[in-house]
Amino acid sequence: MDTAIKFCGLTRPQDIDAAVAAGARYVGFVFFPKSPRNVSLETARALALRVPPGVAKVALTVDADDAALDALLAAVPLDLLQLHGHESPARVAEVRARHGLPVMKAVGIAEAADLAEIDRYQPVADLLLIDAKPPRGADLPGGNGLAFDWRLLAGRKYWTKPWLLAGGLTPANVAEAVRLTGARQVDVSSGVESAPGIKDADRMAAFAAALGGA
Ligand SMILES: O=C(O)c1ccccc1NCC(=O)[C@H](O)[C@H](O)COP(=O)(O)O
Repeated sequence: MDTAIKFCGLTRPQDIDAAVAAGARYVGFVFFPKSPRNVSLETARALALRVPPGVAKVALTVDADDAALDALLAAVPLDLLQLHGHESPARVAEVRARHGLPVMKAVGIAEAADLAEIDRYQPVADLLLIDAKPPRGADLPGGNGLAFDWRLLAGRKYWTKPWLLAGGLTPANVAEAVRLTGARQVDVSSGVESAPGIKDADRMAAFAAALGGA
């Protein structure tokens, strides 16, 4: 079975084209002002309209309130909301019910004890993004190019919700990450960039090729 790819933090039309050419299943737009990948609603709308059917358009937000989500959904055609902050399970359920889109909750992993977070969110999220926990004091809650110990996920086949592996993935390591974790879906941002916020089409193609894709 093919490994599905989410390219996150796309900022330019050519990034969409490169993601689609590489066989992306998802493309992600970051709405977090401190991020080098942050996009305005206007830019995100233009990018989203360029995405062909069959590729899911994901909005990544961090502890966004309902007013911000209302504005986002009014402006940008989207398929999925990714919650990448400290949203509680109750807030995930609320966002899902109020805004009518499937929700992916990011969970940060640094050690075995963190895996319990996955169990907390499974009942309420449609998908889970299992990412590296950001270092203490980091400016960004994700997109830091850091991997966690993938062996923590080895043999864990009991999760009931679809999940994506994220954190420090690159063309050079993604095949090994998939082998160790059994991930069927992966998410990458900085590992396919030439500079923060600037995606590199060759690296995106190499990432897909490393998984046996386009
Ligand atoms: O990418 C960002 O700038 C970002 C900002 C704020 C919250 C989350 C962010 N990224 C989350 C993602 O979905 C990344 O793709 C994921 O953390 C993996 O990033 P990387 O290790 O750079 O591949």
